[in-house]
Amino acid sequence: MTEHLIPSFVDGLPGHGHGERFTTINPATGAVIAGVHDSDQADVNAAVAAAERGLAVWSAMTGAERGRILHRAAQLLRERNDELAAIEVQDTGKPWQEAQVVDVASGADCVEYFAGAAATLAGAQYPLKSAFAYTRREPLGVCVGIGAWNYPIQIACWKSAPALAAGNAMIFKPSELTPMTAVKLAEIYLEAGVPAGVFNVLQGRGTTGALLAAHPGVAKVSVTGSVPTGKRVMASAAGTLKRVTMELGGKSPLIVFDDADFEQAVSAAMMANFYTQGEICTNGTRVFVQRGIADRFLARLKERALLLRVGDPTDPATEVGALISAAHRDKVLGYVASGVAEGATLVCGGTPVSVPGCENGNFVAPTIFAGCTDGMTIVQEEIFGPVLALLVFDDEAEVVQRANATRFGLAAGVFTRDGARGHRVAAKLKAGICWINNYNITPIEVPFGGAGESGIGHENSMVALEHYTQLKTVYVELGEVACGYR
Ligand SMILES: NC(=O)C1=CN([C@@H]2O[C@H](COP(=O)(O)OP(=O)(O)OC[C@H]3O[C@@H](n4cnc5c(N)ncnc54)[C@H](O)[C@@H]3O)[C@@H](O)[C@H]2O)C=CC1
Ligand SMILES: O=Cc1ccc(S(=O)(=O)O)cc1
Repeated sequence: MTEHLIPSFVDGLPGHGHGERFTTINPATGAVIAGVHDSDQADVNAAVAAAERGLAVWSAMTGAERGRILHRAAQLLRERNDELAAIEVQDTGKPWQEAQVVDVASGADCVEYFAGAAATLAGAQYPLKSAFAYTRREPLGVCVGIGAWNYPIQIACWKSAPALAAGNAMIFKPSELTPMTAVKLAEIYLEAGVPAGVFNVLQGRGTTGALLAAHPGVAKVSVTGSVPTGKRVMASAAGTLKRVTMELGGKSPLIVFDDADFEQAVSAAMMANFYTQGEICTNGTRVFVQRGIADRFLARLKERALLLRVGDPTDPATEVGALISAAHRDKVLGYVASGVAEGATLVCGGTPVSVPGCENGNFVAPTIFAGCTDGMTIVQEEIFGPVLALLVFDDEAEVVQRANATRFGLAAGVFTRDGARGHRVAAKLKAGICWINNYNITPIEVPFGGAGESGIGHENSMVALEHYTQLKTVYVELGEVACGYR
């Protein structure tokens, strides 16, 4: 029997890498989905060469021409929503009820947004004495995108759409744990009219990512991943002074003051910890609740967490799916054990769940810890699973200081009916994005990126488009060269 392989996609054609073979596994069943090959140095060189050829054609088009093609790609993504969402469920273990409405749709929103933005790229003009100057916003060249496994197609779109809109070519390396939908995106771009070589997918593990980040033909690397990976990528990229965008980890605070809309704040804490099994970088995993409402808040949180349906991700009723891998499940359960050992109170969850029909899946019950203190490992480290740590605070100055006591700085949330306090606290929090009276809302129009060790640069919005261009200044003399020499 011919083995099923998830291919790379270079120069408009599928084909597999020449490095080691590994497998991709369905997190909900433990079944092998397909084989995948690492891409080696020769594969990386070939992809860079293809991207350079694609770049020559693509960057010569006007923004409006590129935008028209990208609009078609967004439309194709929407038409294929359910097919792509089903692949994403199989690859990530996330619930169908999420994938069907978020993953592909948010990717399409992004492609559509940058399709519209492509024609708006422009420089500025500077009148001078007997001269003028103008700037051109030019593409960077061949850009590399490296993805994480939690939102595979969304991440591929968040990186490729602004890159392509600005006239760059891209080589995208999806996470080795979720290799499937990036190839579908490559097919869609091609079908929409993006020339061969402009968007390429190279499969592989971290070694392939490292080869891409170090390649001298690459102008920029944008990575979504953990902080240690981000640091390694920056070190590789420094060799040829590549631009970098880093979307990294977090341990974000969600602060609930006693005047907040109580039920809304509980809903936000649920969404900020249990959506996508807790595998979201911006999650508000440190839930600070003001003392006066803390007991009631915890009771309601527990009541609602116990109602969550953990189950087969393909079942439309399932609200909490499987963690990405057995190793990750064990890591999450290890954090639960450390929380207990360090004296936190396990309020609910914290155990593996056996799901009928998915007995080999990596399910963990939604977990709430109370009685947490700031120094505990579960309060300091990113767990990336369904584990909420509840912390009690007394006043505003104290909670701001405690919320900021982390080397991360990705996101934060504030719940209060006092508008002035909401803005005051948001201004003081170390975070790239801060939500007042909501959480984890990421419209394509607004910049998304982290502070501190959570990242460098931004995705989404017009800011991302600028990150994929470089300014060239052109000075135009209208008079004579002032030359005092004989
Ligand atoms: N800020 C953001 O937007 C997001 C951040 N994340 C973060 O990602 C992490 C979870 O995702 P993972 O895939 O486990 O992260 P990871 O850091 O293990 O891997 C991310 C990607 O980097 C690649 N990679 C690994 N080593 C590399 C190297 N030396 N050079 C180049 N590429 C390399 C991997 O193959 C993968 O494609 C969490 O820390 C999470 O917070 C996840 C989603 C969004
Ligand atoms: O991991 C980062 C991340 C993932 C998803 C979303 S959203 O659900 O599309 O808003 C935001 C950030």
